[in-house]
Amino acid sequence: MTPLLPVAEAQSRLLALATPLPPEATPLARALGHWAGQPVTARRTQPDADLSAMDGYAIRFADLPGPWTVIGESAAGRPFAGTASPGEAVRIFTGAMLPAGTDTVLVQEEAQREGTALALAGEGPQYLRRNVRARGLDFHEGDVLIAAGERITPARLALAGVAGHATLPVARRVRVAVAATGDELVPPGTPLSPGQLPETNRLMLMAQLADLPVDLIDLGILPDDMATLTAAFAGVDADLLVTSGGASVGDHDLVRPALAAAGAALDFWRVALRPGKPVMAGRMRNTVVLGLPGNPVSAFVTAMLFVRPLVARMAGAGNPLPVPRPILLGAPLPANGPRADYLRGAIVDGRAVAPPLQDSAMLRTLAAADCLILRAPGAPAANPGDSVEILSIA
Ligand SMILES: Nc1nc2c(c(=O)[nH]1)N[C@H]1C(S)=C(S)[C@@H](COP(=O)(O)OP(=O)(O)OC[C@H]3O[C@@H](n4cnc5c(N)ncnc54)[C@H](O)[C@@H]3O)O[C@H]1N2
Ligand code: MOO
Repeated sequence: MTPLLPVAEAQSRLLALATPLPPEATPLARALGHWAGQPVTARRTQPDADLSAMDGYAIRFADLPGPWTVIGESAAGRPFAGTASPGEAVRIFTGAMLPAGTDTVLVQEEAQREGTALALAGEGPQYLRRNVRARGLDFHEGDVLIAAGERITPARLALAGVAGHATLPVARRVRVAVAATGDELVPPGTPLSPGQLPETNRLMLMAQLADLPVDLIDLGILPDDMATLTAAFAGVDADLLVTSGGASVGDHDLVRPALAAAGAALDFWRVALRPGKPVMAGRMRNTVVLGLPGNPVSAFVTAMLFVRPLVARMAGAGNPLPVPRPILLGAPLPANGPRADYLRGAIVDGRAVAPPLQDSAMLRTLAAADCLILRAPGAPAANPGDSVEILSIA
């Protein structure tokens, strides 16, 4: 049997199987959560003129402490057409263009106005260009605002819009086919015969992908039968096929041979990981295939470590792997064995704590967890106050 692959090596081999989908011009409103496939460059300068940051009066700083004569108004979208001379002020509103001849804004709370007569009624602006947003304060035309491989967030959508874009270069949604395998599995809520079990991995996996740009293809629950599995896998039309169950070494663990019979070439099987050891990955023509273990916690962890990063890479992510963060331990941990361990942990008073019972079939423990606590292969016993790394569970 092949030796177990280290997690990081399995992840890099998996990502190497993916061909990122080509970017397509996609309307801004549909680009959220996708990744930029090309750099996004500003088509305009923002702001494109000096603007007022406050409601008040545009003045010349040199004219302080006034008084002034108000000669007109500049509102957002309706600039003042003239030029202010010494001693003149222009009524101005937030976001309006600073009139020619003015350089500073006096806020209206510090001004007193009678008809066209304006006087200082407070401290007034303390320096030249006070309350002015300079042309180009945010960015200049030609600046790269979003790098290729960066995620499109709500703020980046707005940034692209203000930079003059109506579309963003992002990949289409990744088509992900999902299948559960196992003769014992029936849909949740079905009355159970002895030995049957509600099927939950597809549901959980699809929910784990819900924030990613995917189109899900539900292949349902497949029986542990070579011919059925092979036909189902061979007929898949998707960028990625994810299976759960049947990944191990038992007589009814048929996913590996069925994938091979359907034309898939496996790249790896079995990773030095707990839970999730029997995970497998390969390619079947244009489809990357990922076989997750059936134990629900193993399926969850391998979805975090393999499925999500793979989808993100296909969608153009520059850094698709989850990034652990350091935290202090709140309770001791035993020495780890030869597989990287991802313990289900809670964060209590800002510190990570793992319950001692960590069976990979226990959904209740998983559901109560805030994080996975990473334990490197062979890590020695750890004590409260030691630093460990965690991955947050959303
Ligand atoms: N002799 C060995 N036995 C096992 C090994 C091994 O190395 N040698 N590995 C163990 C490890 S580690 C894991 S993980 C499991 C996973 O194996 P499979 O992928 O073949 O999983 P199944 O046998 O199909 O199922 C395991 C367990 O999970 C339940 N299950 C499966 N699918 C679902 C689903 N969609 N929803 C809910 N529950 C599901 C299934 O009923 C089983 O109880 O193998 C160990 N064995
Ligand atoms: O790797 Mo298995 O996932 O320990 O249960």
